Amino acid sequence: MPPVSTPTYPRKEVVNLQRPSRFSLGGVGKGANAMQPIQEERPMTRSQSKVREKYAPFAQGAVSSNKPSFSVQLESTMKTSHPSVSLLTPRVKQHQHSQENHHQQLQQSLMKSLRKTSVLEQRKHAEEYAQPTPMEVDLVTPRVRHLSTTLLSLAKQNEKRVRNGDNTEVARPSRGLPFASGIKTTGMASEPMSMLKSGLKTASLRARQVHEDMERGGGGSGEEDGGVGTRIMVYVRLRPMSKKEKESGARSCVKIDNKRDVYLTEMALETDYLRLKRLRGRHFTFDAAFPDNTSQEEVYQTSAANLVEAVLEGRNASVFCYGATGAGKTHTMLGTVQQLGVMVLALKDLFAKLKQRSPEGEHVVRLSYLEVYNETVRDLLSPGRPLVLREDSRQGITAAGLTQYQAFSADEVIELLHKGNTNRQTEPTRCNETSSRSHAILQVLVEYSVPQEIGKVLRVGKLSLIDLAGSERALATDQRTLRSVEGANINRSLLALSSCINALVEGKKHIPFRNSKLTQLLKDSLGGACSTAMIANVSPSNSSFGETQNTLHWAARAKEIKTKGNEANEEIHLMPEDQEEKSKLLAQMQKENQMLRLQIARLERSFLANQNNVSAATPAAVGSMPFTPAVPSRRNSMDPGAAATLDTVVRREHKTMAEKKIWELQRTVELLEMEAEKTRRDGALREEKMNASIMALTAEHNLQLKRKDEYIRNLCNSMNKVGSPAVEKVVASPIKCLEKILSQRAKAKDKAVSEKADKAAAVAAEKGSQYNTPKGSTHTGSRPGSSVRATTLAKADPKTLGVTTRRMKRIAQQTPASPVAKTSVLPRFFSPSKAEEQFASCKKRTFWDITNSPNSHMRSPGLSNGRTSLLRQPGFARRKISPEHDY
Ligand SMILES: Nc1ncnc2c1ncn2[C@@H]1O[C@H](COP(=O)(O)OP(=O)(O)OP(=O)(O)O)[C@@H](O)[C@H]1O
Repeated sequence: MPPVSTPTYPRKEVVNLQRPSRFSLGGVGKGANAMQPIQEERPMTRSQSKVREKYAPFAQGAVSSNKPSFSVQLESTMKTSHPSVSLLTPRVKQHQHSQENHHQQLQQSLMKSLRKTSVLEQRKHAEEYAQPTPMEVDLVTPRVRHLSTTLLSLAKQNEKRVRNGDNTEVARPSRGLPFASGIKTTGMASEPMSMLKSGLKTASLRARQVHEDMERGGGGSGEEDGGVGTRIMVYVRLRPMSKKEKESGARSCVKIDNKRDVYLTEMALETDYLRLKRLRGRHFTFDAAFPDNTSQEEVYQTSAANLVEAVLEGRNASVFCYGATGAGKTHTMLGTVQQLGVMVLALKDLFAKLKQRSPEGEHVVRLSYLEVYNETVRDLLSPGRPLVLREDSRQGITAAGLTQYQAFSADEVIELLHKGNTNRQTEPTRCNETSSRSHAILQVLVEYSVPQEIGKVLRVGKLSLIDLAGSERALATDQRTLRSVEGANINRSLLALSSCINALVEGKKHIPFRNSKLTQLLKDSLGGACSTAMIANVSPSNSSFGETQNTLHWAARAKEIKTKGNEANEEIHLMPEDQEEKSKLLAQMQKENQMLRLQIARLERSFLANQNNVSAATPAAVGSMPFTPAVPSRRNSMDPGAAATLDTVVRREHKTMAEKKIWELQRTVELLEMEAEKTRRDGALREEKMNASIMALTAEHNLQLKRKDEYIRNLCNSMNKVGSPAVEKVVASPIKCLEKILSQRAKAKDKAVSEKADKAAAVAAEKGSQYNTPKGSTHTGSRPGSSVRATTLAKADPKTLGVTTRRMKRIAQQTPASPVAKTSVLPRFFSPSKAEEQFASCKKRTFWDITNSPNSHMRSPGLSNGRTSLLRQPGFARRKISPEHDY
């Protein structure tokens, strides 16, 4: 087996006018075009040299096949197209062997000749040059090809104009931005740009096709290109045996051979080759395998350095570590202060290379760091609420609200990384003292411009560095704790990752990326336009045999995953050639600017007119909103082409507005849902609390009822024994109340009576009449008996109270047999209000009623002094009185 050498990348120039999405995970520049010829100043890869060998005869002009070489084709075409081209032919020949000059000459001659040729000739030229031969792919710069394709589209347009009777022609004054001279510019300000774009698109499609053809033919595959290709590069790293493992008598079960073969044996010895041979079934081959003594630097250089290079070329790249818990993933990705990991080394390298490529500092590096913990996405640089993942066609998967920090140096990045790691969920488990309980993803977005001869090239690349949490057995960690919940979530997400790997390898149509947050975030790294490296970490210990086998199995599977062509995200800002052209271009640009301003103003007016409709529309309604053309009066006066362009622009703007509105509405709905969920949760919590307090109160109430019952029972029992001190005590208190009330009322009544009597006396004195007491005489004021009775009641307290007490005792003696009386009668008996009520009902019968009643003979001998006894009142007097009673 040949040793693995660090692969090299061809430098590729690609034109892409569509700015890539900046914040997606590896999903930058979907659909970006690519022309990937191989430049000569760089060392060729094996695939390139194969192509070169294949087409060498053509390159040298030797006629080994019927097809002429590209240069011969070009020359002959030029000769036939215009006589002036022949003057250039010697120059082309002269620089035939110097590739760089050759390309320049080709381009210049092509431009000059096309400038002077007729429309039909232009078309002929362009058509010829837009058909690249395999040789062209190798030798012609993308600029020549893109210009030829652009010219083809220009020629087609001119032809159309001529057919339509329009005599204006598309001129091509410089090698820079093509523009239309003499074309009516009303409403056509964006035409040059759109023409250029359409040209580039065609070129891009063609280039992509050629690139794919090359790949199919075996040249330029990811494997041979050193990782910036179409399949995931998989590396395996074996960690040293830990002290704990050594102490427990564990033995190594992994053997690495040839720096890429991994043998898994249950009890392998270093020298046990026979056994190794027998266990060929457990032999895996990877892009590289690192034995336990491999340094961090070596791991980085082999696995990730190429990807940093790719990012600087404007591509997307990602590196992720995979393996069981404690296998060394975090050590590989983060490392320690003495042994910096891949993340840190990559960032250092990135800044160093960026400084070389963009010495003027025209670069921006943005950084974000997130984790997936228990199926929630969190921002590690500014922790807060969980983030929501969103997917759109332009940006791919994004975490809404993720903070992006701009970093200016590697040290700053390392500081941010450190800050993020302090916020990361790390807990000790039985397997690992510093076990990561979450998947962490560091995204670095690089944007920089490089001055080149044709203008400035803006490149945007993205690097995702992922440290996955390790899969683990429930028994290996802690059971029935938070750790086990975390472990279950980690395993679930890794299982989802395995299903995605399976589906990708089997080429299924549906890949279940949505099964977990992790796979959603890794979508572009696994199946998108991204160069990806996977580092599978394994433990050497035979106690982890199962986990190691599992890891190696999935790593071997991942090797088969094909990713989409990862094209560079580049934008070329072309520069004019000389002063005259510059001023022309400037004038043109200013004109264009003015037109665009007018257009914007018009569009703004039309948007304002439609705004009400848009804002009132629901998402569904917005989607189906009818298109209202903007300012029809102006459009009517326009050239039909310009009107169409304007219509397209307005339509696009409408669509964008509608999409924005839909997005906003979706966000509002999401927020409302979240709010509703929160309220629901709060409500449930409150209800729970209320239920708990109700239960407590009910228990308390029941307890009190029990006590009360007990008390009543006791009291009723004790009341059976009349005269006991307890009964006396219970009886005394309501009586005291009664006594108080009675005395107060009597006082009040006496006062009123005496006042009335005084008044009557005064009146009588005045009249000089006599007051007669006999029957039929006139009474003034109240009845004299009432005041006497009240006074008697108040004064004869001891006696009255004695009677009441005795009566109560008697009632109590009669009641205890009844179960009702046992529990609830007592309070009613002794209620002062009841006694008062009784008293009130007594009052209803007057003194005269009593004395004139049929029972009036039952006058107590003790009350012969004219005072009325209470016994005369109903309820008392009607009872038959036995002689032993003292009343
Ligand atoms: N290549 C290595 N050289 C020296 N020590 C290593 C190496 N790889 C791992 N270790 C040590 O092994 C232990 C476990 O490693 P690490 O924390 O990186 O595992 P992990 O795979 O990230 O685990 P988890 O998934 O639980 O986070 C650490 O103490 C680490 O220092």
